[in-house]
Amino acid sequence: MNFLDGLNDKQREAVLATEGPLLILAGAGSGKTRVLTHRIAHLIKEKGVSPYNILALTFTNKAANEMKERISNLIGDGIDAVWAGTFHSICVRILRRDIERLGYGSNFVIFDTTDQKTLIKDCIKELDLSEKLYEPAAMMSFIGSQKDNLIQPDTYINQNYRDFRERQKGEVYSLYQKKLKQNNALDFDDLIGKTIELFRKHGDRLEHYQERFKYILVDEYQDTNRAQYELINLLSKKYKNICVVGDDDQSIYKFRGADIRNILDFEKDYLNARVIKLEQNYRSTKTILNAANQVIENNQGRKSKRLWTANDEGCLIKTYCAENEYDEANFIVDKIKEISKEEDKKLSDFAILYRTNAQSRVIEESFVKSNIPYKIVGGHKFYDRKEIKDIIAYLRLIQNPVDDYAFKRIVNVPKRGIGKTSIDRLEQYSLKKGESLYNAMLDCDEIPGLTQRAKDSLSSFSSLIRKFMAMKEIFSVEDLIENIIDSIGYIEEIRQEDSIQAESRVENIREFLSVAVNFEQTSEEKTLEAFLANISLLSDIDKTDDGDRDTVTLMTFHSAKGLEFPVVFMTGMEESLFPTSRAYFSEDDMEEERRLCYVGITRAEENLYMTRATSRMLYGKTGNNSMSRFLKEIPQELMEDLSDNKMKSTFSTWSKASNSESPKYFTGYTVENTRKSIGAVDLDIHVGVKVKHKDWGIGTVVAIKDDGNDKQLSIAFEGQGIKKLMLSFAPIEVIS
Ligand SMILES: Nc1ncnc2c1ncn2[C@@H]1O[C@H](COP(=O)(O)OP(=O)(O)OP(=O)(O)O)[C@@H](O)[C@H]1O
Ligand SMILES: [Mg+2]
Repeated sequence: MNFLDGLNDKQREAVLATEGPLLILAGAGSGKTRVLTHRIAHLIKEKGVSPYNILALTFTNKAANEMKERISNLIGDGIDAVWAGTFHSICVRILRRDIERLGYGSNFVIFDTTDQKTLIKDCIKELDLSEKLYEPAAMMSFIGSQKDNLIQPDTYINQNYRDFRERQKGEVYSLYQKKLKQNNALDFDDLIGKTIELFRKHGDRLEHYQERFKYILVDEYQDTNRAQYELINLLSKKYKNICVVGDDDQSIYKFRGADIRNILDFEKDYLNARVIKLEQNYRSTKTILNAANQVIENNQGRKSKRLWTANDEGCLIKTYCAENEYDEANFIVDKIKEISKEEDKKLSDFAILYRTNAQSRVIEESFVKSNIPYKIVGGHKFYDRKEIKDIIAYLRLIQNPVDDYAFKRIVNVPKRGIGKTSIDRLEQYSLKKGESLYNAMLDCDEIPGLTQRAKDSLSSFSSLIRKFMAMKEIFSVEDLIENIIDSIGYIEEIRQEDSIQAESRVENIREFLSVAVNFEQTSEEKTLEAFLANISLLSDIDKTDDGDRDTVTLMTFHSAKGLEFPVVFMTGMEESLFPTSRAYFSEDDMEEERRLCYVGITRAEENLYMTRATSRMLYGKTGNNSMSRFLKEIPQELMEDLSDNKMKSTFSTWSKASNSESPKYFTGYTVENTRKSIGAVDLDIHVGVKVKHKDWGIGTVVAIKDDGNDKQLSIAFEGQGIKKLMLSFAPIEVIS
C-alpha cells in the first residue's frame, strides 16, 4: 500500500518532508491529524525508521489510541514500540526510569487535586499565614501557573523580594515543593517540570532520549503551554526532526496556560523551519465551512487563512429558538429521531455540544425519557457525579434512615472527623444488634472502642440528620436541599478543593436545585419520597453500561476538539452562556470564546443545528438571554430558522384540527372526576381534545407524535403558546 494515496499535493508534501522542523498550520478538517498518521506510516514503512525512534504527542489518551489504531490499519502490526500519548503519560514513563537522579523514588505517587489542597493548607499553616488571605484554591492555581511557565520557587521569591505578599506566595510554593518531595510525590504539573529538570541537570539522560526520539510529532500544537514547548524543544534539539500540527484558530486552553505564541513563533524558534499550509477542508459542507470562516474572521491577530472545500453546498444551518431548556432538549430528541429514521443514520453520527457541563442534565433527561442511549465524553453523567450522589444520599437517609448505603456514603462527607475505624466499630455494633447504622449511631455512647472525639462527631451528625428529618415535614424539597447544602458546608468544602473543577462541581449542585424546582412545578405529589422515586427512575436507566452500544455523544465544546460527526447540535447559543459572561471584560477572552465556537461549527460534516432558549433555568435561576453574537456573525442566507416553521406548521395543524373536530372553547367546567389518569397510556387522547394542566391552564391537543413507546403531545395552551409533553409524563387531565 502506498501511504501517499488519499492525500492531496500539500498533504503529500507534508508527509514527505520528514527531515527538519516542519509546521503544518491549517484550519479545521484539513487533514492535519491524517497527515500525522500517514507520516508515521511512511517513516516506518518507506524510510525504514524504527518505531522505537518515534514519539507522537497528542492531546488526550483517546486521541493517542485512535492514532495508533489508524496507523495499524495502514501498516499492520509493529507500531507498539512507537511512544504515543499525552505529554503527561509520556513524562511518567520517562520519570519512572530516571527520577532517582532527582532524589525521588521511582515509585513516586501522583497527587490529585484533593491531596494537593491538603498539602497547600499544611504549608499555609506552617508558615503562619491566614487561609483567608492566602486562599488555598487561589494558591493552587498560582502554583500551577508558575509551573506552566517553568518558574522555580526561588526565582519567584527573588523576583518579588520587595513585595511582601508575593514573596509569601513564593514561600508557600517553595514549602509545597519540599513537602511533595518528602512524600515522594509529584503533582500533575510536576510531571512535565521534573522531566525538564531531569534533562537539564543530567545531560546524558537528555542525550539518551534525543537519540531515541529521532522523529517527534505533535498534534494540537496550538494548545501547548510553555513547559510543554520547552520539553519538545529539548528533545528535538539534536535531530530537529520535529513536526508540529496545529491551528491558531482552535487554541482554546489559554485558561490552562496554553500559549498561542508557541505556534505563531515557530518559525522564529526553529530556523529553517518549513511551513506548510493546508487549505482544503474535507470534513464539512460548503455552507458549514462558510459559516465557520465568517465567524472566525471577527478575531484580530490571527494568521489569515481561508479554508475551502470541494464538498457539496449542503443544506442550510438550522437554528431553533426554544421557549426554555426543556423545549430545546425535546427539539433535539425529535430531530435525532426524525433524521435517524429518514436518513438512515446511526446514533453515533450525532453529537450534542454545550458550553458548561451543567447544561447536559436537561438534555440527558430527554434522552432517558425517549429511550435514546447516549454517552458523555470527558465527563460523568449527571446523576453519576460525586456531588450529586452525595446530596441524593443525604435525601435518602432523611427519607429512609435504615439506608445503610446512603449512611456510609455521607457519614464523613464533608469531612467531620469520623474515620474508618469508628465506622467499622459502628458497623460491628449495628450487626450485633441487628440495627441500621443510623439507629446504632443514636446510642453511640454504648459502642465499645469509640473515642470521645468520634462519639462527639457522631452525635452532632445525628442531630444534623434529625434536624433535616424535621425540616422534611414542613419544607419543600427545594428548600430542604438548599438547607442541607448550606448546613453541611458542602460548597465551601468543594471550593477549597481545587480551582478548575470546583466551579463546575458547584454548578452541578446548583443545577440539582433546578431539578427540584422543576419537580415542584410539574409534579402532582410534592413529597421527598416522590422526588426520590422520580430521580431514581432517571438515574437507574442511566446506569446501564454503554459498552459498544450505538449511542449519541454529549460533550462540552472543549472536549470536541479534533473530533467529527455528520450531525452536530450546538446548544445554548445565547449571550452570557456562549460566549460566557466571564469573557465580557476582556477582548482576549472573547476571542477565545469565538475560537471555541469555530471549533464547534467545524465538528459538523453535513448538518449543523444551533439552538437557544428565550428562557433558561440554570443553576436554579431562570434567566432570559438574548441571541449569541456568534449566531449574528453567520450570514442570514446560510441559515434557516426552524422555530418559525414549527410554529407555522403546528398552528396550521391546530386550525385544521379545530375545524374538523370543532372543539368548543372552554368557558367553564367542573373538575370532578374529569381527570381520568395522569401519565397513563390509556388516556383517551386525540387531536382536538381539551386538557387541563395545573400551571398552564386549559389547552387543546394540536398534534400527536407516536414513537412506538410513547406519544409526544403538542398542546396549545391559552395565552401560553404551544407546549410539548410526553404522554406518559404529562400531568394533564382530559376535560372534553
Ligand atoms: N486528502 C484527503 N482525502 C479524503 N479525505 C481526507 C483527506 N484529508 C483528510 N480527509 C478526511 O477529512 C477529515 C478531517 O481530517 P482530520 O481529522 O485529519 O483534520 P484535522 O485538520 O486534524 O482537523 P481538526 O483541526 O478538527 O483536528 C477526516 O475524516 C479525514 O479522513
Ligand atoms: Mg486533528
